[in-house]
Amino acid sequence: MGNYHTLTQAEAVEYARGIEGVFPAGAQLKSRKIGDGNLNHVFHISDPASGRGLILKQALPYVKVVGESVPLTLDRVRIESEALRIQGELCPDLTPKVYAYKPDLALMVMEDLSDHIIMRRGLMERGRYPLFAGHIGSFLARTLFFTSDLAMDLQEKKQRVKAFINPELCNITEDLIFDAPYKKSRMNIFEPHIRDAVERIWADTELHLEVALLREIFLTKAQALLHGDLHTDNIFIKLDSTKVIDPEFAYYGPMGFDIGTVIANLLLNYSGQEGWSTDAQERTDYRRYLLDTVRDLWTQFELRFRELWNGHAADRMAKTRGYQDLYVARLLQDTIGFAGAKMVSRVHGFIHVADIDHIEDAAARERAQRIALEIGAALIKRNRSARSIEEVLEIALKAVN
Ligand SMILES: Nc1ncnc2c1ncn2[C@@H]1O[C@H](COP(=O)(O)OP(=O)(O)O)[C@@H](O)[C@H]1O
Ligand SMILES: CSC[C@H]1O[C@H](OP(=O)(O)O)[C@H](O)[C@@H]1O
Repeated sequence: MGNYHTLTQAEAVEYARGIEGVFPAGAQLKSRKIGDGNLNHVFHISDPASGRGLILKQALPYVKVVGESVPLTLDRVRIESEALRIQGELCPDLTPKVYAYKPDLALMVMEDLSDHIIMRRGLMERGRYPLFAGHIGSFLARTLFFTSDLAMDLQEKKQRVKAFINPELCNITEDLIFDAPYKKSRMNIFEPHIRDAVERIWADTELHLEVALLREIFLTKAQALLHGDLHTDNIFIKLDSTKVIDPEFAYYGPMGFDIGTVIANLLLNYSGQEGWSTDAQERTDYRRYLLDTVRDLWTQFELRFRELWNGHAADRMAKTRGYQDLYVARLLQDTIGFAGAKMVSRVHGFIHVADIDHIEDAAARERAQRIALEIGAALIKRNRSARSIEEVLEIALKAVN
């Protein structure tokens, strides 16, 4: 990485200009730094005259939201660009095109998706996306199935596991999702009004056992190449299109972690509805939409995953009678547990979600935080006995009634 330095805006513009076939010769390019991610520098380079744009993403050698005191590997750009390449081959319509990857600068250049909006914002504005469940169900089914032992040559899969060893980013997840939220820690950030609920979580040994088991699955189950961070800030959306970005946390892990992360973020928005409308009917309607999306997402995922299994499984053992049903049943359980763990961590952990934190009214914000903690903890406790996605909906409904 001898050549590495953080790009200036002017360098970003010149680098973008060099990408062939995007900007007309002599274009007056503009550069804007996008600051909403936690880890990296992102430049939006655009030509107002032609309406064309590009995104340059450069990793910093440390965690941006914390600062230089917490170093972080630049290798994450290799992981991200390689994961995007694989996901792009499997789901070309659901991923951004990658135009260049420059390892010496820890830099990636990709398609500008500014005609979409970040899904978290879309949900906070109570947008409805009828194609989303099918799109994300398909993304999950294809990326998880085709990178698993079910579909790959077993030796090639092991090589993939090796290429995607991502210890430093996995360590962030291990600490922030599976550890700090369950103990008194400097990594936890929360408002005093929910201290009683947080202390109950710190003292809940039944919950801790389930989290320890989920953490073990996260640490050891090299089932498929995960996106690794599939929250709604990493999904761009518009009515007829869904794009998944930012797989820098990609590694070989349990499929349920990706599915659970999407569900958790829908349910965090569900909890946040407490603050977004004073009209009870409006809240109920939007919550209904979110729960329908949770159900549809799982149903669409399961349908496609089973179709892929029946049509494309390469592993001889995959045809063993009863195996598919047990595999999918355990996958649902993992999904539900991980969804709960993600929810809990985003309420009083180090990183929160705008769906809840941006609620202005303190009493409504507190209600939303308590709802999210209640749903999250209940999902974690239910994980090993869950049989149906309907149980998630029942838990979510109970928390607001
Ligand atoms: N392909 C893209 N098109 C348009 N905007 C993008 C694109 N990729 C990232 N962004 C913008 O940059 C922000 C940060 O990008 P992200 O990849 O999530 O960075 P980080 O890894 O630091 O979280 C996104 O929230 C979005 O606003
Ligand atoms: C200290 S990083 C915390 C948090 O940030 C990542 O999100 P993103 O890269 O999409 O901004 C990831 O969710 C980590 O848990």
